[in-house]
Amino acid sequence: MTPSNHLEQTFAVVPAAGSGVRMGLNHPKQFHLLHGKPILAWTLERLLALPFVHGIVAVVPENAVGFVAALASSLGAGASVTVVAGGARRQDSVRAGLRALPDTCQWVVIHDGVRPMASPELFYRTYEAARQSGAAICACLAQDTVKMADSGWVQATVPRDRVWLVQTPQVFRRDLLERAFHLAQAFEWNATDDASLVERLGVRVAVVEGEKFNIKITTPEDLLWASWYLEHSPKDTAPLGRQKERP
Ligand SMILES: Nc1ccn([C@@H]2O[C@H](COP(=O)(O)OP(=O)(O)OP(=O)(O)O)[C@@H](O)[C@H]2O)c(=O)n1
Ligand SMILES: C[C@](O)(CO)[C@H](O)COP(=O)(O)O
Repeated sequence: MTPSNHLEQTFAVVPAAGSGVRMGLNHPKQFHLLHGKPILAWTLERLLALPFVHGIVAVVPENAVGFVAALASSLGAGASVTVVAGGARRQDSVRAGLRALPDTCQWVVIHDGVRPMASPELFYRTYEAARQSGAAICACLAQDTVKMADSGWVQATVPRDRVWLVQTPQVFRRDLLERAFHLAQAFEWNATDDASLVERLGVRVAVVEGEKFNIKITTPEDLLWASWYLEHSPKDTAPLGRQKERP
């Protein structure tokens, strides 16, 4: 690690403390095995291979902290991954992750623990956009016709050329993110993603192109896609990739 990296360190916060109700398994979906490896391990490997990420805070259910610490060690990343307990909402878990960041961290990559298929290019693209503007997300433009409906009846057709389906990674300057989460706590803002809170500060959030395969594994059908993709996608995420030279 070079001295300049000490000045501009980037950490990833990985919310993985959900219970996976929509998946309907008897264990949290982030620990479900795909090709013999927990989904969360696939995701951590992607992040560990990014040269610009200096460390990871994994936020997990309280009773899984020890298990995930051991999992990180088994990936050869025990020293790079800090494991903390999450909260009731995703937002609470991210907040717990932010509290565990070291003082040296200035940029934060937030990535769902159950999005194991994000490519390195997607992380770079989102990170680069954030470094320009302070905040960036990735998203896919809606391809189907978009309608609003209520009680089984169409209410309106929404012009889809401005409808973006948002994913993670989402990348932020740490101070912006902390201010957003501080105000969210003070004013009881609820949000399904992190950028929504930063937007409420009046900060402009850049959008870069997401990836169709970067799904959030949510329901049992998603496991089929993920299983196929993880078997067939390029093996470019060596767990010890962190040892590569950083930019
Ligand atoms: N209290 C929570 C809820 C969610 N998450 C994490 O946020 C990501 C996206 O959430 P989601 O897919 O909704 O996961 P779950 O909350 O587990 O799913 P469900 O809503 O079906 O229970 C997941 O990695 C999940 O573990 C979290 O860290 N803490
Ligand atoms: C952050 C997110 O993955 C962006 O699409 C999504 O909003 C998480 O939502 P969930 O309700 O926690 O699944």
